[in-house]
Amino acid sequence: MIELLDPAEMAEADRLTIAAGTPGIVLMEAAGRAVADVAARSPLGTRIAIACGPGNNGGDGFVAGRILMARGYRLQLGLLGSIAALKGDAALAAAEWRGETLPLADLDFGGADLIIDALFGAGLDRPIEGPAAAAIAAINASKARVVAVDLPSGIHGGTGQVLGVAVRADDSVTFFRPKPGHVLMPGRAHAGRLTVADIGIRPQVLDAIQPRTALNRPELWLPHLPTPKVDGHKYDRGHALVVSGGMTQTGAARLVARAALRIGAGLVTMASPPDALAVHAAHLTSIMLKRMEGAAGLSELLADKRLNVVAIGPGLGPVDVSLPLVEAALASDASIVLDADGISAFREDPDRLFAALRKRSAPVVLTPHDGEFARLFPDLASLPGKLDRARQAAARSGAIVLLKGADTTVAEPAGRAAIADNAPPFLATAGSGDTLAGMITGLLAEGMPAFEAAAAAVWLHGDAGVVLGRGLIADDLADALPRVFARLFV
Ligand SMILES: NC(=O)C1=CN([C@@H]2O[C@H](COP(=O)(O)OP(=O)(O)OC[C@H]3O[C@@H](n4cnc5c(N)ncnc54)[C@H](OP(=O)(O)O)[C@@H]3O)[C@@H](O)[C@H]2O)[C@@H](O)CC1
Ligand SMILES: [K+]
Repeated sequence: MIELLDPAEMAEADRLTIAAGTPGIVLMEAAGRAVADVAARSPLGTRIAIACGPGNNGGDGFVAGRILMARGYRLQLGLLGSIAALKGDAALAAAEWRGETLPLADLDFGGADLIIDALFGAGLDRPIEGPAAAAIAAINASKARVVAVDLPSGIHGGTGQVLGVAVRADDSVTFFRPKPGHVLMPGRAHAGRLTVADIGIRPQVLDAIQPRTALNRPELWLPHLPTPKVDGHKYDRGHALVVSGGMTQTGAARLVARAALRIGAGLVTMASPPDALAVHAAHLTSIMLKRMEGAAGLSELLADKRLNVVAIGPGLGPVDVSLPLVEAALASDASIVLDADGISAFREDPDRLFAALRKRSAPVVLTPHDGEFARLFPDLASLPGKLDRARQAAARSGAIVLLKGADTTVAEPAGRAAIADNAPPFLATAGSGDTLAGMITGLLAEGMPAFEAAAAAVWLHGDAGVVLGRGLIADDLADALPRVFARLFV
């Protein structure tokens, strides 16, 4: 598992390492050397400019400068503030620097081939203004390759948000573990290629820190991915019910159903309003079809306890139709994936949803995009950073919250969260979300724990996008799953 450490957790990792006997300057030396190694992928003769800030991020810059100078690079180093004002390890690192220290404003960014951005890292705590902002504008205007130390300056390590202005880097070199700010947008776009360097912090410090955020990679959920037994039966792999909207909007529910079946549900049944039965009948093959007369009809279907998960929301229709149906689903014992119109149904009264969620024991996964999220959690929508938004929404609602985007974040009420970085831009296409809802549904049907099921579905959905690439449409995504699984289990 790849943990993501926010600035406070990373500071704790440093503190524990130093308390266990490794001096801070030793960590800083290793950090600066790692930066120098990435910079040195550019050949000798490269003109380097190093922009150092007033804290330890700047200290890493001084170390990198010393090492690169010793290797024969031509370089200039500029400092925001004065050497005399540096403290602690940064002061020690600056004392070893034998070159000239220019005022930051005197650095010739335009004449550099490579810029090392060591202005601010984990300690950035307010918007950047003044001379530092001017330096960042000059860095971004230059044609030089940019290597950021720890984080591109201006990106908040915990949220990925830009504080004022931010460096656009080609490479970022971070230490010990990636940070949420490297994965969350727009931080990921600013970070460029990420190198995670070992600077001598032992992974055992994580036992004390207990990080709650991870990169969404298979290691996170693969141990929970159900594997059909040789002597198993389709009834062992769950039975999902997908609730369809009316005659003119049945496609979304079919995308959900097909994805649920493809990913592994034993059986999938489409619950269809009477007027849509003929449309579904003309399309469905391996998916079963049942007639559903309104909310009462849905309750009747769900009296069959073998139906262990309900997917409801995609193409469900306006609130007068959708709200009673969702309430009928919430009153059942089945796990629920609540998406799209099913979420928007509660826009006038989100507390009504939260009250219903509190009464349930089976899990609910909410899968909003930003607009739907703002309908349920208007006060959380403006929080900086998707991670906090998803986490607080999960805590408030008691549901697993999957907040969609290029950096889809899944959070559970107890605080665990996973951020994905594998979705290609082609995945933002009509019906893509319906397929994702179906993938979660299928994994829940198979009995996968809800947080892991949501995280796995996000990754598999993203990888289906990678496999298909440009030209994909949502109809293809579920059918790409066999190839996705083949790649996963090579
Ligand atoms: N700890 C360790 O052992 C190791 C840490 N390492 C490195 O240390 C980095 C963290 O160092 P850090 O904590 O000193 O913070 P850093 O990012 O340099 O910035 C703080 C300085 O900036 C200032 N400042 C903040 N915002 C500002 C703004 N908007 N505009 C202007 N000023 C602003 C703030 O000033 P103040 O708030 O006091 O005015 C303070 O002086 C980390 O990213 C990694 O690179 C590695 O060497 C490995 C070992
Ligand atoms: K930086």
